[in-house]
Parts: sequence; structure tokens; C-alpha cells
Amino acid sequence: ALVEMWTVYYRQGLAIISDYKERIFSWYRFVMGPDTENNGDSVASKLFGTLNGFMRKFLFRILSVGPVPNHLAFILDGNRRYAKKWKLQEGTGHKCGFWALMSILKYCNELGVKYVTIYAFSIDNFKRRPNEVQYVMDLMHEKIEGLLKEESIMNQYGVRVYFIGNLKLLPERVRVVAEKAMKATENNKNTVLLICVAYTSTDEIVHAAQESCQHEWDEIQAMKASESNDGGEIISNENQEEHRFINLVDLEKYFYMGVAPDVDILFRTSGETRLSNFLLWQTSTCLLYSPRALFPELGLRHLVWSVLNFQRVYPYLERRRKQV
Ligand SMILES: CC(C)=CCC/C(C)=C/CC/C(C)=C/COP(=O)(O)OP(=O)(O)O
Repeated sequence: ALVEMWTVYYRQGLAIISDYKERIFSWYRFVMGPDTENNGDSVASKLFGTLNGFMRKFLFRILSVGPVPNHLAFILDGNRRYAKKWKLQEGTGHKCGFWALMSILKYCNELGVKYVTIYAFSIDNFKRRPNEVQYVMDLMHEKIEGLLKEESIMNQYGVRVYFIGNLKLLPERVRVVAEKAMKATENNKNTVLLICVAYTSTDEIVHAAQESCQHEWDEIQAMKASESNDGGEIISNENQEEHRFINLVDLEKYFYMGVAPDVDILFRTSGETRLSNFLLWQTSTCLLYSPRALFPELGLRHLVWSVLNFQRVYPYLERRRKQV
């Protein structure tokens, strides 16, 4: 707990310094070293990282005795409140949120969690103040570009990235860089990071229903065409009937989230318990965990506690999944 508290304060310290760095740039570099933007590569931080990593591995070994969740999803709530709480510039909360996300991703990778999904930006978020939308889009653009670098956490930990949602709604430059990131990480095999942007669950369901109907329609048209070309067998009424119904398996095939299994634990930070139109279809048998911490404060202790809770209710969740 002490080491974890230190991690959080260390991150907060970096955030505050980063926030004021334009004003105090010269002694900031002197104190923190030139690489602080990458979360510190100094001897002290390497030593700290080794000690921390050793304790984590020990903890994860113990946790792995029980069932380890396969898919964690996060609603990243409380970034603006975090900035307010620490009297940081508007937007710095989101930056700290990104750092917290990178730590969580690293922990998930070490623990053996295969899928991590985050709600980075909903379709409704486009209604926020233009400068706020602009800030988050700029941050995403900058961070996704960073993820493309050879030494980024994505390549270091073998993380494959998917961007999930109606990507047409994103500004062109963000969409282009997102597509590049998906392509660049397609051979990474360890963890899958699904970043939901321009996403809402209802939009996903409508999109899947439309795609599925379109597919059925195309098939009927193709059958009709081949029938009239070959003078072949006339399509029976039952055959047409069969094509008029969408079934679950077909629908799920067209989900943006079709690449991942159902969620095991859904996190919503800052003590909120609403789903806000996130993964409504994929969370029917998951554990909802809602710590009071704001997203940038989310750390190892929250992850460990949620996994312990998951292991406690695991037999019940499994029974629900098998419908017995
Ligand atoms: C590349 C990549 C994955 C970047 C992700 C960056 C990131 C942390 C985005 C969060 C965006 C967002 C709208 C969070 C909600 O917090 P809020 O603004 O609603 O905060 P509040 O609940 O305090 O109002």
C-alpha cells in the first residue's frame, strides 16, 4: 500500500511539475532530468521501478492462483475534477489520466489480462465546449503518435490496439493516426487495448443491425440474380423467411467490439455507478466496480481489490454465463 501510495503521489508530482513547466522550465529540467515527459528515466526512477515491479510480480503470482479476468473495461471518469482538485490547468487532468492508463495497461499485461477496453470519448462528448473537445483530440493525436514509436509501451509489452466506434466522426488527422496505430500493432500478441472513441453502445447496436440487414439483403439479391441468370430453382418462401431474421450470432459479428469477448469487470471511477451508454451488450454478466478514486488516481490497489472481488463472485458469474 505504501509503495502504491508513493506511485500515485509520484505521478501527481510529475503532473503538477509538467503543468507548471513552461513557467519553471529551467530548474524543472535540472531537478527532474530531460526525460520526465516519458515518466522518468532517471536512476532514481529506474531503482524505484525495479522495487515496485518486484512487489507487483509477487502480488500477481498470488492472485493468479484464482481465476484471472480476461477482459477489463474502464469508464475514465473524473479527469476534469482531478485537475480542479489539484488546481492544475484545464486539460492536465486528462494528461494525468493518460499516464494512469499506461500504468494500468502495464499491470494488466503483467497479470495476464488479455483485453483492456477504455471509454476515451463518447459520441455525446462532442457536445462539450469546443476548446475542451479540441484539447482531448489534440491529446489523443499526440499520444497515439507517441504509441507508434518503436520504444513505446505498445511494442515493449506487445499490445495490439483497436479503435472502436464510429471513426468517421473523428477529425481527419486523429482518424489517420488511429488507423496507422492499428496497422502498426497488428502483429503484437500479448494484450489487446480497445480504445472506444466516437462510441456509444446504442450506436454500435444500430450499426450492427444495419450491417446485418444489408448483408442479408445482398445475399437475397445475389440469390435472385443467380436464379434468373441460370433459370435455376426458384427461391422458396421459407428460404426468404429465413433471411428476414437477424440472429444473435449474426448481430454480434457486426459489433465494433466483435473482436473481444464479454467484459469481466467494468470499472467506473469517481464513485459513479451509471453505464453512460458504454458496452450495454457486453456487460450483462460482469462485475461492476466503482472506486471513489478519480481516474488519474486509479492504481494497483484498485486493480488488486477488483480482481479479489471478481474471484469471490466468479462461480456465480460463470453460472449466469452458462445460463444454469
Ligand atoms: C490515446 C488515448 C487513449 C488517450 C486517452 C486520453 C484520455 C484520458 C481521455 C479521457 C477523455 C474523457 C472525456 C474522460 C472523461 O473525464 P471527464 O472529462 O468527464 O472528467 P469529469 O468526470 O471530472 O468531468
